[in-house]
Amino acid sequence: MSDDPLPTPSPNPASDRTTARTAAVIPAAGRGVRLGPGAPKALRTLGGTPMLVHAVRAMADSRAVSLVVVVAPPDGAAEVKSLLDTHALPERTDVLVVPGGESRQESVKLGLDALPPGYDIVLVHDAARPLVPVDTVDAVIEAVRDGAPAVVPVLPLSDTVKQVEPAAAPGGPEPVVATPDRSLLRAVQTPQGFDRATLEHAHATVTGNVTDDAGMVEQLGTTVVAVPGHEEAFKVTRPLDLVLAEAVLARRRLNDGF
Ligand SMILES: Nc1ccn([C@@H]2O[C@H](COP(=O)(O)OP(=O)(O)OP(=O)(O)O)[C@@H](O)[C@H]2O)c(=O)n1
Ligand SMILES: C[C@](O)(CO)[C@H](O)COP(=O)(O)O
Repeated sequence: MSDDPLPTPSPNPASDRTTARTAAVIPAAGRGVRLGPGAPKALRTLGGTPMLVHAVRAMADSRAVSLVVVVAPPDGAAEVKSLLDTHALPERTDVLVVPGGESRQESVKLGLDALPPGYDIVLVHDAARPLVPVDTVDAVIEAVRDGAPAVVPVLPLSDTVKQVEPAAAPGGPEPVVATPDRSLLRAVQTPQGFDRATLEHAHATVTGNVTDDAGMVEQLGTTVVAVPGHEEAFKVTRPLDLVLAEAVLARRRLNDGF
């Protein structure tokens, strides 16, 4: 963490948050290196539709979300804007597109900087989690409205987890040093939901590589709470995840009758 030049703000009172407007920031500027060569990950298709469009619709499906800020690949904001213009979204949802940065953290910060006043609850949602169900989005918003300054959707782990030390040589065996109690561990998803002042303060203050936004808020000593996530909110990271995502989407379309 850097020297803190700014006082930690008090989160907006929970009473004000019951009626607060909600915006979603979608970091979509990643390359998708682990997915393999091709277009930037957010622009690759799922059921014929770009992953990013699925993610924007997933946020817009929540009646509470009235603005979505998409953080596009740094040189791709114009392309992303015209892509979104050609896909139907609910009329009640405004969409802004801004160019992203070198890291996820930087991209989220650029999205936050573009947020107009008047949105006091902010969701941050990976474009790479295109299939999050609306009930999960609403549960996160509800928990922020109920007074939590930061909320993460989580799942219990299904594998036993080992803590290791680095291998003596690259690719060599890694000594196991501990087996943490898995009943107290959770895998963290998005959307993560925040009182806006809390999230902006974290992004203005915390430096170093933090892999999620709630982790930055934790570093300020602010309480983060977990609510149940959903197995369909998984992140498309590696090629097998794309296979799973196509299957989930096909099942949904079958269930919806088209
Ligand atoms: N400079 C970056 C890096 C990541 N992201 C976004 O952060 C989310 C989660 O990141 P991840 O799944 O790790 O995506 P990539 O960084 O694209 O993946 P990889 O590490 O495999 O390249 C994605 O929606 C991604 O587009 C971003 O907006 N800006
Ligand atoms: C934010 C996140 O999706 C929560 O699980 C995750 O930390 C992103 O990490 P990545 O390394 O950028 O995939």
